[in-house]
Amino acid sequence: MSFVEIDNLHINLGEFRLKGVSLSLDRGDYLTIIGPTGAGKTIFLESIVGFWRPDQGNIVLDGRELVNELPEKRHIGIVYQDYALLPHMTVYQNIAYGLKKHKPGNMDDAIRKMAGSLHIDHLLHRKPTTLSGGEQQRAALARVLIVEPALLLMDEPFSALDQQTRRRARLLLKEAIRDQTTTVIHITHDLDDAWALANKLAVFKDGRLLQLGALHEVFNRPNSRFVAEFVGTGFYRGTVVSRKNGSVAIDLGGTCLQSFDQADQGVPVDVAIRHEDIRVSRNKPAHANGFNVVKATLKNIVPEGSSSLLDLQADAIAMHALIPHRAMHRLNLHRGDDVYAWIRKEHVNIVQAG
Ligand SMILES: Nc1ncnc2c1ncn2[C@@H]1O[C@H](COP(=O)(O)OP(=O)(O)OP(=O)(O)O)[C@@H](O)[C@H]1O
Repeated sequence: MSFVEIDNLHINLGEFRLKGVSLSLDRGDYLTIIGPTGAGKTIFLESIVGFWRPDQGNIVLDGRELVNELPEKRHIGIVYQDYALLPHMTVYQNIAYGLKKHKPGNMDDAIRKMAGSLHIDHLLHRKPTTLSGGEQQRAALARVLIVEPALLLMDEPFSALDQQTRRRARLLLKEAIRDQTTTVIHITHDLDDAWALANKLAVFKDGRLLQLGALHEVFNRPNSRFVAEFVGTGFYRGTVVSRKNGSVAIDLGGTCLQSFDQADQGVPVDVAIRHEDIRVSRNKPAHANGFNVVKATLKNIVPEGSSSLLDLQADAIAMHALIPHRAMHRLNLHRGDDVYAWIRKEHVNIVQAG
């Protein structure tokens, strides 16, 4: 049995329902949950803590059934976006507050060690209202981590922090949980949280879990167009037209791509390609072994962080390529240019056949 087993969880809140969510996690797994607003991510997390009683289904943690257990007996820590520190207590007292209930005795060493690992040891005498957002979030993390929860739940813990503070908070969190083999479920709207912290990713929509898998699996092989669009992966419908030498040729509306994945000739398939796995050049390459090379027109350029998203039209299909600004600058691309898109055969993933 897995460390966390959630089976067919149903919760009916009238206007919103969680519909048969099942998942299992191993000890030490770090799961990030993503999904559009109102998908039920928070309700799901709160049902594990014990705020909502399921109408149906089971939650088992380390072999213990939780559904009938009081929230305070579940040994689960939760960290929110708004920190939830006790304002009349110092940081030290806030951290001690959680620990007192779990491990009475000499707590001072443990508090100072945890504060040190999250770089808030110089703030222990301060009240939460005098701290920056990043400092408050680290204090909130310390308060929860110090009791070494069997399961750590986090609901958008970094969303109020600026990019740089967020990066630092991620690193410190990673460091702080390394020794504890903490199992984590972390809701986020920032895919960088998933890349930096998680080994697993789940996508929720309308009260349902659409996909759960290893991080690279969900990004590279989304199981639906919705998941693909949510994680920034291209999703194309095609038909297998031939098979030879261990690869298949797939016709995507006039554009033919080869893949090392297998499917029968004549079968309709969905194909997933990560936007960053499409390279772009101005000239047709002389040697393109192992690559699919597709002639396309550049329809639009959308700057996105440190990259640009290129809308490419190749015959009947619209593709997206994510190109770092450095490469964009070198290529000197403009809307309307004719370009070549290169895609390695191993980056053409058949995700569904039939
Ligand atoms: N107590 C409640 N009674 C009825 N409906 C509720 C209750 N609490 C939340 N909801 C509804 O349940 C739905 C799911 O809410 P939830 O907070 O889980 O979404 P979410 O996926 O976490 O969204 P976000 O990304 O915006 O935080 C929403 O439509 C919300 O309005």
